[in-house]
Amino acid sequence: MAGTTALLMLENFIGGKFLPCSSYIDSYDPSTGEVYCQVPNSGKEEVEAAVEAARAAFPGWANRSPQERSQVLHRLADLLEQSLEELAQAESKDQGKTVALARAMDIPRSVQNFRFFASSILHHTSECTQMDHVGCLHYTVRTPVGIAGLISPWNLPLYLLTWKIAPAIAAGNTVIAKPSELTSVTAWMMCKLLEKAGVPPGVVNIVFGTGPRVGEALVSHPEVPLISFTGSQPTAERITQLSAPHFKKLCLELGGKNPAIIFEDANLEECVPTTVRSSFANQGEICLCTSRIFVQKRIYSEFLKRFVAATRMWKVGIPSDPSASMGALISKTHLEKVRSYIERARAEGARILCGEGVDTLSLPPGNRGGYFMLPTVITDIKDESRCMKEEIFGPVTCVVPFESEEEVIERANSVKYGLAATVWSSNVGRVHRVAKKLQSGLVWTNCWLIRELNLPFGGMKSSGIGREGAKDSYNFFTEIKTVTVKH
Ligand SMILES: NC(=O)C1=CN([C@@H]2O[C@H](COP(=O)(O)OP(=O)(O)OC[C@H]3O[C@@H](n4cnc5c(N)ncnc54)[C@H](O)[C@@H]3O)[C@@H](O)[C@H]2O)C=CC1
Ligand SMILES: N/C(=C\C=C\C(=O)O)C(=O)O
Repeated sequence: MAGTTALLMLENFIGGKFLPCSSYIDSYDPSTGEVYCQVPNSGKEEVEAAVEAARAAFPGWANRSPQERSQVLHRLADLLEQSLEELAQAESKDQGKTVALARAMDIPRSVQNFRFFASSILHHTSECTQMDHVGCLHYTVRTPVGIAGLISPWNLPLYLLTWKIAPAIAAGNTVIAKPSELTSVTAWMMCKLLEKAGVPPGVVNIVFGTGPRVGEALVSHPEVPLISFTGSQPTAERITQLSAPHFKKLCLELGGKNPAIIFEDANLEECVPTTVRSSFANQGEICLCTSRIFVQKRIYSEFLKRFVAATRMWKVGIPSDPSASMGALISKTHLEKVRSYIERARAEGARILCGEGVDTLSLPPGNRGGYFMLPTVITDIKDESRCMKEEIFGPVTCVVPFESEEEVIERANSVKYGLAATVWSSNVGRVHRVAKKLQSGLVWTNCWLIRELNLPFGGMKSSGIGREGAKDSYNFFTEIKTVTVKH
């Protein structure tokens, strides 16, 4: 329990005002396992109030010029940047990640999301075609859709929430956002900056609470015509079912079972540290993290030796430790789920080379109730194992050998997901050939997580539908109309 320290109490943000809720949910500090915050347990009533506020604000906001909206987004980015340290500390406490990662990645990227869409909204053009033989000119116009429902997960809380809010409001929509009930604090902190940034009341509304209660109320609301969701596949299925009767526009960014393919001509000096990072960054809790590593036979033993040694250097520590590469996992339930995959692999006869059950994790006494585990490398595992098929979403990765290019492409593609792959080779022709054949919305070659926000982001197969990015988010958050003028 939190002892005598007062709990942080969050409130919903609706129509420009912070409003209390009639009930609250406990929120835990993953690094101690103690309750430190109370999150509103919102439901239909709060969604109804948010819809009213968003509806009232829509005409005024939609009628502003892109330049005016852009200025507001820039001001919000500046204010977030001025609060960077405070936000990074809060994100780390709420999510379990290291402060260093929140400071270097989560909060700067949240700032960048607003700056990026503040700029990109100024540069869209529409199509026009002539039909001189019938005296007609055709062109397209785009208009904001209305009230956007935005649902985000717990792994990159402010980063992924702002990746949705920024393009939605830049395009002239008003929004109702629902962050994960596990990580609501930085969204609430951002609400405190909205008025100063010049965001009119009702343009951004945030309702906190659980998926089944407030999430479903939002998804089912007839006046919310589009839903942008990042999270798990089962939740995406539920959202699809609930929104089907209303024919809502959906953008679903889901999980992955991402392969790294390492050919014998890969530069291991770069490949090994990057693959450690791609497997274990943010405790492996990024949908883009590598969880199946295929290594060409000739370099398999060498790679494995170097990879395990580098993984052992990936320090797990309390989130404030500047030398730690990894903090705590999000929750006790999640930690148990991740561990259960390792147990299953062991029972199937796989070998655990380092990490859970092999090495010892030492933590300060105050953090022994936290949700920590060591990064774990598994080998001698079959492609059919659940560890090689299902998204674990934790610091666990499997390493297996392969012989040929054709074989590895088939094996990499043999899962239901298709989000992000990495390919390591110094043969340019092979890199292009393999990238083209992989069933994956994103392919990084000889690198990982270098993001170009202009280009489409999203997955194939069960990794989702739709794409996010400059043009893709603009298209999603607007309706298109074709106008024909007879002259
Ligand atoms: N970006 C990704 O790919 C993510 C994948 N996951 C995967 O999902 C697993 C479970 O994590 P969860 O937190 O349970 O993910 P989740 O998909 O349940 O949660 C994501 C968001 O959806 C909301 N939500 C949940 N049920 C809902 C419903 N019925 N209607 C509307 N909104 C709903 C949650 O409150 C949260 O804001 C993880 O272990 C991981 O494998 C989780 C988070 C992010
Ligand atoms: N969507 C996720 C990560 C996105 C990263 C990016 O846009 O750079 C996720 O982990 O769910």
